[in-house]
Amino acid sequence: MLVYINGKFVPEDQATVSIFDHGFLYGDGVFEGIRAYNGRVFRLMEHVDRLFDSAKAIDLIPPVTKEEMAEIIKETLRRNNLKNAYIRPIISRGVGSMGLDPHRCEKPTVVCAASEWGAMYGDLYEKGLTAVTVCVRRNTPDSLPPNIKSLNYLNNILGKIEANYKGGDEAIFLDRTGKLAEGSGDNIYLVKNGKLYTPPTINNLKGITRHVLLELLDKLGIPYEICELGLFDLYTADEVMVTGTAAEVCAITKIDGRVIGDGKPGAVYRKLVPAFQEITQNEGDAY
Ligand SMILES: Cc1ncc(COP(=O)(O)O)c(CNc2cccc(C(=O)O)c2)c1O
Repeated sequence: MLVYINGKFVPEDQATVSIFDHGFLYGDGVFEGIRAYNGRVFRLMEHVDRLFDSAKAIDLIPPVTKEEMAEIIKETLRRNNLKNAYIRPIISRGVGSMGLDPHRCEKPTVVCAASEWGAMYGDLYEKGLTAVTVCVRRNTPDSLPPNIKSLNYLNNILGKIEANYKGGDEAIFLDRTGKLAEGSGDNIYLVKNGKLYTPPTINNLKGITRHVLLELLDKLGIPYEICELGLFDLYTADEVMVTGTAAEVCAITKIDGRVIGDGKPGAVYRKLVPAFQEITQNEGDAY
């Protein structure tokens, strides 16, 4: 695989960054997770916009324009002859002497890697995921805003570790006030009496797949509401599902031992999945 690093494409076994890169030393940087389907990058500019918003939020000025970043992503796919792929663009603070101050770094590092990626949860799309709520709380908006897709994913990973030990396929985060936030790497939704509910994005990532799902709900005439939700809403839901670029759209059929609805992926989910597949298979920037 060829990897883009600071203006050059190098073979993956030579794809290295300095240990003095503050992305490595302190997690000081931002990234995106993007998919290409059938030779088209899905919602490319939405992802690039969010990458640059994340950079802005940490006062990091990317050394490339948005258009240049989009072209790097497409060129990475072309060089690796990938038609269906997961793409990982990263912009870190760059190399600098040890010490937190970003002023120590002269120039941000830009990386882009891509690889074949199929269905993240395999046959669980049919059966539904088993999820557990975790004690780890999602980052608060006044500490490390969950809207920043930063290289600081330890909050998410701690949740994942807890879910692994508890036997969950996915972790469900609450925030500091006990309100529903999201999964470890995906946004979360519940359905009750034919209406879908999802939390506002103050305590979760502004998911691009979430945005696509809300568009599809409008198109399919399925009512939805963005509102604060809690454990009770989760446990008593008729359906629960998660979305993400990696996860796509996946039902959750058991949470903390409670069977959700009848224990099978529900009617709203079964309407959304084909609609999501249709849009991902036919929309996007060709490269
Ligand atoms: C915390 C979080 N919340 C929601 C999403 C979904 O956002 P999008 O619909 O824009 O993709 C994400 C993104 N999902 C994500 C990011 C990085 C890695 C992995 C992984 O599972 O390996 C998953 C995420 O990391």
